[in-house]
Amino acid sequence: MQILDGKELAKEIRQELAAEVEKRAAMGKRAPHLAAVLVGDDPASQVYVRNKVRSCEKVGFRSTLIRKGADTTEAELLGIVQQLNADETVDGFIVQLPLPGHINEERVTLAIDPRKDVDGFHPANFGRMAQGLPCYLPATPAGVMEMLRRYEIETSGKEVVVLGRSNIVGTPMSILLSRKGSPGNATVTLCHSRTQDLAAHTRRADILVAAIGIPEFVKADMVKDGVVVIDVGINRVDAPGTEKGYRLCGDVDFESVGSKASWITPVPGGVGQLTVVSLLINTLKAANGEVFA
Ligand SMILES: NC(=O)C1=CN([C@@H]2O[C@H](COP(=O)(O)OP(=O)(O)OC[C@H]3O[C@@H](n4cnc5c(N)ncnc54)[C@H](OP(=O)(O)O)[C@@H]3O)[C@@H](O)[C@H]2O)C=CC1
Ligand SMILES: Nc1nc(=O)c2c([nH]1)NC[C@@H]1CN(c3ccc(C(=O)N[C@@H](CCC(=O)O)C(=O)O)cc3)C=[N+]21
Repeated sequence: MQILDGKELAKEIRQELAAEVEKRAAMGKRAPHLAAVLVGDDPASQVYVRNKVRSCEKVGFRSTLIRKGADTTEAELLGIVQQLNADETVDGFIVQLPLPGHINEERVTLAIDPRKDVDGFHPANFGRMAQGLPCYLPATPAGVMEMLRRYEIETSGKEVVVLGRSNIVGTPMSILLSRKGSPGNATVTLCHSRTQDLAAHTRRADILVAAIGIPEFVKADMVKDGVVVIDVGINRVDAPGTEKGYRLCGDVDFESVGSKASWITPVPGGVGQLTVVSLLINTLKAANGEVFA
């Protein structure tokens, strides 16, 4: 079993991004600027947003964090989105999900100017992705594609099974891997909670992508020998006696599945690391005006 090391790869990509920032500076261009809006006090979201801000610092990007209380109204949030849309010093921004229950996530996503939608969640970007046009790719699937590319994992003609069909992970993942290109050209099966005999599908997978949000759901008897495992899940499970009181685990039982796998991503230190750098890659593209000319 070999590890797909997200942490190491993220470091490598950050160095490349830092070099791009230098290049821009030499041409008299300012640092790329990412803004993030965090509403409420979801503990996991706080960690993710902090990681994004920290990553910006590491590569020399400018970042702005806008924190709002859980009682923020939808109208207020839409006002912030409009301000960020209009702010020429901001190249791209994200509104961290999930939002508090009284705010309609769809309405907020639709309000973001697609040219600044570095999450790639706006239907304009999603549609362009599906058609293979220039777009901001959603960060997590983009990170997985980058990982497959850099580790030279062959996907062409392979059986890929994706678990989970969310708009931000499973569905775009299935589209990107089935599209023409490298990585790509795979034969993709998309499974979800209504799938019958899930294990019959997963056992056929050459590459298994798990994004369902159930701790250690995928067990050794559900995969074949030599499978490549991309574990997108990030789950907090109670761990009494530890400093934090919880530990992180993926949607895959790392120990048992790892012993059958050829390659596997750890959690943490896997896909999550690349999600953050993919957001930076999109922000650089936004600053360079590469996507929407
Ligand atoms: N590493 C990273 O950067 C990121 C990690 N994540 C993590 O990935 C996981 C998935 O998140 P997200 O994509 O938002 O997913 P959602 O929570 O939005 O959706 C879960 C998906 O899994 C499916 N599902 C649920 N139970 C089962 C089951 N028993 N068998 C088969 N399919 C099932 C659901 O099916 P149905 O549609 O039928 O309900 C749904 O499509 C979470 O752990 C999340 O924390 C998320 C984003 C980024
Ligand atoms: N608008 C929006 N955009 C997102 O991109 C978005 C979102 N909302 N909501 C939630 C998911 C999840 N997500 C992660 C970000 C960082 C890590 C990350 O840094 N993970 C580290 C450590 C995590 C930890 O220590 O808790 C790792 O896996 O090694 C993971 C997951 C972005 N998401």
